[in-house]
Amino acid sequence: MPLIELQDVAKTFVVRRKSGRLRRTRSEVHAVAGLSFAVERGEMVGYIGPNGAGKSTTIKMLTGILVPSSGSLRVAGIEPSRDRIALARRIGVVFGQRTTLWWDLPLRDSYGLLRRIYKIPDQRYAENLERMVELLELGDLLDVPVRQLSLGQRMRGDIAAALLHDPEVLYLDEPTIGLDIVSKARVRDFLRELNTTSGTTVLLTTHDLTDIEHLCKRVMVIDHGQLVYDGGLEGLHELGESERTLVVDLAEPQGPVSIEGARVVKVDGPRQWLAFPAAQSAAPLVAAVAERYPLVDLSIQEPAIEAVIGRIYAEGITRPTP
Ligand SMILES: Nc1ncnc2c1ncn2[C@@H]1O[C@H](COP(=O)(O)OP(=O)(O)OP(=O)(O)O)[C@@H](O)[C@H]1O
Repeated sequence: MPLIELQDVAKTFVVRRKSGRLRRTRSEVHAVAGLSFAVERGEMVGYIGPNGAGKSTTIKMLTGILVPSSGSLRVAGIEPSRDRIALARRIGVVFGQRTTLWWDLPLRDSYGLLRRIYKIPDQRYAENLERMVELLELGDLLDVPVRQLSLGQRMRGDIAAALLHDPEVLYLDEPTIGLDIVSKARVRDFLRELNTTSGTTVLLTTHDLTDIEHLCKRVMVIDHGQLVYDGGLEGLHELGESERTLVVDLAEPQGPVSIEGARVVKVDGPRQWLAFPAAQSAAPLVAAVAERYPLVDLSIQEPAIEAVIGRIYAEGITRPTP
């Protein structure tokens, strides 16, 4: 049985706005509209989409904060909105934009409170805390009040807090937002380690696609409340019709070369950039250039995932998901 399962889930908000002195108009926002997917135990899945796509609404339904308007939804066999307390013991949540820790308390005291809230047995608590302190390098920070922590330190503190009770599922909402490169790498390394060694299932929402590239084999893209893609990152390149670039250095500067299956997008002295479909092999192009032109050197640039996703968002490309 999948650990997370949604079937035809919808969430509609009713919005009432003033339109005149006494009149109010009523409109509906279909934040999530017929969403179905399943996540198996141990998977680490990226959940992405443009602003307002319905990501937070999905996560809120998965934690039981919001009740779906229709459809069925189960996490670890529990219907979230019916049994939030039982579910809370099985899931961990990290919101990058706000902390779940007590602002004026040192981390150690916040953890002590969580231990009581979740009724974590002594030995398990001690073991988990030790592991978190080691992996997230929290040793020197345990006695510092949360408000004095840097953003990266606070995020590590929040991640530890979400995991002290050994949840089976971890929802991460923008866990690397605002972090510097080193802190981002630290958080990503930890998540990878957690997923491999503890088998924790992770659903990761982020606008930083590098997070997804580093961590997730599977990515789900949501737009206008519907799933527009569910699969590997490679498939996204196909869907976004992305291009790779063959960069050739010729012996001398010359006008744009003419090669079938590629188009010259830039010329700079003897260097030329040839774009071709990402799914196509570069070998025939290289052979064709070498045969007809004095080729000195070459390299291939992979498409930036940002560009691919940007195109998918902008053009609203939809394809039925398998
Ligand atoms: N409580 C609410 N009342 C009315 N509309 C809402 C409410 N919460 C969300 N919405 C609307 O539902 C849609 C989906 O919002 P949601 O916050 O789920 O998007 P998101 O994908 O998380 O966006 P972002 O990347 O900006 O966080 C938006 O149009 C939003 O304005």
